[in-house]
Amino acid sequence: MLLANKTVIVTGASRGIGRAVALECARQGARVIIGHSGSAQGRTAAFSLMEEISGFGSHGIEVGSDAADPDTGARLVTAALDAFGGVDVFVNNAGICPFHSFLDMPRETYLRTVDTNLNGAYFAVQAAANQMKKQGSGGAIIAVSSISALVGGGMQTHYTPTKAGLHSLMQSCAIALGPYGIRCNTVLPGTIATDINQEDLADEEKRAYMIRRTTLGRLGAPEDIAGPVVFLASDMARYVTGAALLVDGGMFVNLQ
Ligand SMILES: NC(=O)C1=CN([C@@H]2O[C@H](COP(=O)(O)OP(=O)(O)OC[C@H]3O[C@@H](n4cnc5c(N)ncnc54)[C@H](OP(=O)(O)O)[C@@H]3O)[C@@H](O)[C@H]2O)C=CC1
Ligand SMILES: C[C@H](O)[C@@H]1OC(=O)[C@H](O)[C@@H]1O
Repeated sequence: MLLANKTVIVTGASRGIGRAVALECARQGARVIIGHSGSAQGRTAAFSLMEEISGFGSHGIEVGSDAADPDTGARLVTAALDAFGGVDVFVNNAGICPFHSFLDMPRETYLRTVDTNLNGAYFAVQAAANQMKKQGSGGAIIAVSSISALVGGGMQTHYTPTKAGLHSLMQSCAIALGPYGIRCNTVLPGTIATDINQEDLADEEKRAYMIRRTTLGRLGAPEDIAGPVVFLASDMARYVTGAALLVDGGMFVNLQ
């Protein structure tokens, strides 16, 4: 097992990519802190994930706390300490993408997106890193960024800068935290069918276009992202830091 006896925090683990990541970490032997928004729906989903995880002999603890809140990272770390005695891996995954046009972007939508996807993440990574430094045995931090860190989206002008920001944060943290043996990497998913884009991809033309953009001929599934995250979290990637792994079914390179 790649993550035996490790404690992993995954934000946004109640659904979609985060859920698949949390499950695969647990399958690989890790104890998991399941972050979610704290909504009734998030809590119910997190409890069902806890059950699924205990079903194959591992442990999961749910923590509901708004990713936009700068104190959420500390709450997650405290939960990991209380339940499992430390933190070995932090996966920053929680995020939102309320599609909207640029010229009339509501200020509130912009600010909420940046606070949820980037500002909260900054403080959460900081809280996890300080705990890892205190433990003195290194660690791994992985940010779930996006192909959108590299390319634009006309309805995502508030979103793509947060994904570029996460990618850049991991690069700088790889420098800041290398001396403590803490590795920092980014995973950049392409288009993965989850709740975040269910409405957008309900448009058959758009869906077909996004599939055509891949070279593998399909949208991604949350499980497609879990393996790459576990790899980066594990000792298999012990000399990998400051790296960015595009997991997009060939979407980015597919120009002509
Ligand atoms: N799907 C895709 O095509 C791609 C997704 N990504 C990124 O992957 C990440 C996960 O997305 P995906 O799984 O698709 O999305 P989902 O909408 O399926 O899941 C989002 C997760 O984030 C949590 N979340 C949302 N808002 C908050 C908040 N304010 N505080 C705490 N938790 C919150 C949700 O919790 P709750 O259940 O409580 O609401 C849920 O667990 C995001 O960062 C997204 O940008 C990147 C590239 C492509
Ligand atoms: C929500 C989008 O469909 C999804 O998120 C991203 O980061 C990419 O832009 C994907 O297409």
